[in-house]
Amino acid sequence: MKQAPFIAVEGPIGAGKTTLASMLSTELHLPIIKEIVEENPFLDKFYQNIDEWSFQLEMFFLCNRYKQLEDTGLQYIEKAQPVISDYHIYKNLIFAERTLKGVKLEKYRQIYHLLTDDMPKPDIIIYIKADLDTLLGRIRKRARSFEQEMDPAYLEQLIIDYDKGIQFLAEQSPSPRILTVNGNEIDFVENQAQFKQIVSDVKELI
Ligand SMILES: Nc1ncnc2c1ncn2[C@@H]1O[C@H](COP(=O)(O)OP(=O)(O)OP(=O)(O)O)[C@@H](O)[C@H]1O
Ligand SMILES: Nc1nc(=O)c2ncn([C@H]3C[C@H](O)[C@@H](CO)O3)c2[nH]1
Repeated sequence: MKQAPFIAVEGPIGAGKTTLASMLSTELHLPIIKEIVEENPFLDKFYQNIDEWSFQLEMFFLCNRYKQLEDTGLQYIEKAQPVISDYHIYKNLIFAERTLKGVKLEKYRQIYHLLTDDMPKPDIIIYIKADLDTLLGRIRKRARSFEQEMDPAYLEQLIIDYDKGIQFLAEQSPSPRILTVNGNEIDFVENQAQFKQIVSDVKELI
């Protein structure tokens, strides 16, 4: 290893971020940072009425991820120890740009930049791309109750937003190394050879 990597796994809802990050954490003996889902008091309400609950939800995610990133910096990055996370902090902005409008979006942007601009950023991103049918299938299979009524148009838009967001990150300086995984065709859950190929691709980036 040249330098202790900070790896983030990203992709739209249900792409397999937590699954792949957990598998890589075990395989590569990396500590894992996972986003908080079950204790989120706004997700249920948000999916029932996005306009009404988006600001509370986005702020909740931002505050939680800020705290996790702060801890990650202290526990791993500053000690030059490798770590893998099932999200990139930039996902906050990807979602907020879609769910917020007007003054709230403007205020959110300012708070986002204030909190995160000077925080450590992942130097490796594993981007799982998948199309709408694949994601809807996985969301159905996972069966979280609050996600079952999700508007497919919202998810379809997020797929596009994610492509633009990852492209934006790729253009940053210093630019992260990005490994794109085809989540439609690569079944890293059931197919051991396909998972091993991802492991080998990740090792080349480290
Ligand atoms: N490549 C894959 N092949 C088959 N099943 C998969 C694959 N990736 C994920 N799954 C399944 O899809 C479901 C969603 O995966 P997971 O929870 O890891 O997604 P996520 O991207 O972390 O979701 P979220 O955006 O909600 O945090 C799980 O049931 C998982 O087992
Ligand atoms: N609006 C919004 N903003 C976020 O930053 C965000 N991060 C995750 N999610 C949703 C996707 C899954 O349903 C569920 C678990 O990932 O939470 C988000 N929703």
